[in-house]
Amino acid sequence: MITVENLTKSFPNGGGTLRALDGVSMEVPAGAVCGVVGPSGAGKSTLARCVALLEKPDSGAIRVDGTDLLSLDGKALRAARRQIGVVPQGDSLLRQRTAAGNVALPLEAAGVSTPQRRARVAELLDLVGLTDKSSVYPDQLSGGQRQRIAIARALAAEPSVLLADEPTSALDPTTTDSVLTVLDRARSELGVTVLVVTHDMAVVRRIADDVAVLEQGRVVEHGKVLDLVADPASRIGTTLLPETDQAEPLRPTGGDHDVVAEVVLVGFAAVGALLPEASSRFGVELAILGGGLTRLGDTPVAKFRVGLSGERSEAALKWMIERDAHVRRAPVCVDGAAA
Ligand SMILES: Nc1ncnc2c1ncn2[C@@H]1O[C@H](COP(=O)(O)OP(=O)(O)OP(=O)(O)O)[C@@H](O)[C@H]1O
Repeated sequence: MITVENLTKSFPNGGGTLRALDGVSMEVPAGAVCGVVGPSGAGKSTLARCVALLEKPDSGAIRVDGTDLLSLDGKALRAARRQIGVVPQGDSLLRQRTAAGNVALPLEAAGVSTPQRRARVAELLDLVGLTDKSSVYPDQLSGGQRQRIAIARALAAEPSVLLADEPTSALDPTTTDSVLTVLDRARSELGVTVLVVTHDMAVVRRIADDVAVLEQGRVVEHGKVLDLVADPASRIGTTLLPETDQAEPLRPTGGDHDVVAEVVLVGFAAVGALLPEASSRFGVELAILGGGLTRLGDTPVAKFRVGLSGERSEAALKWMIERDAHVRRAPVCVDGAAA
């Protein structure tokens, strides 16, 4: 588990200072993947570098599995550093070493014996699906393969936390997928807590349990992805959901419909069954006016704009809400028109 409390970090900037982190607090539960997103210059890399102990914050606290990293020095600090695997931004492999040689580096530094080292490198190459590239040099690997080797190297010393800074930048979607599969495997098979800095919402969509949005050195949204998509006020939630369309504002009624609403459904049962069940149970006609389906990690999620027609439309909507559908209605003025 990673806990960051009220972290600040400034850099000299011209004559003055630039606050790269301005009171950042967030938490990543053990074994979760958290995506850190936000515009360029928001402080994402600075946050990751502080957690990786590559940058010293001005104030605040960083705890990994309960240990306060900023209070450590000497041997304890070196031990804490081993708990944190880092996949740096860009190409970071040593070109004169093979794929296996790169993965072995942290094990050599830790003085691990040759037989143990070989066994561990073989396991890691299996984990990232590159056993057949063990003797190949970085120049002969594709960008995605190099990134997977960098992930294997970061995992070599069995860290409890993995930090990856833009691990998929400049990769095509298929290659991105192979890198994300490996990060997901690190969490599911090794139980590693993963913090991924990214511009790419596909990363959040595919592997993030949690997300933190940084803007100008502050956390403006933070939480579980599946909670944020259910919250109409969440900008990141809205970005991750299908668009229900339309320049058209949401109105309480519209066209032939007695009720118009936007409905967010999370999970197999809700996505597959809730709308047809509501329609048949309450004898209402239910028209899909916009929206669609997506998948967040392994969870199907839908957002639809629906029109309900029939006397029991309100009852059908209430029944859906009771079954955890997240429903947004247009505000209604006293005369019944949209506000
Ligand atoms: N070593 C440094 N010296 C001076 N300024 C820095 C340093 N590192 C970062 N900054 C500044 O701090 C701010 C935050 O930078 P940071 O790299 O953390 O943002 P980011 O969100 O990761 O951006 P990007 O997505 O473009 O990588 C930026 O204005 C950047 O120029």
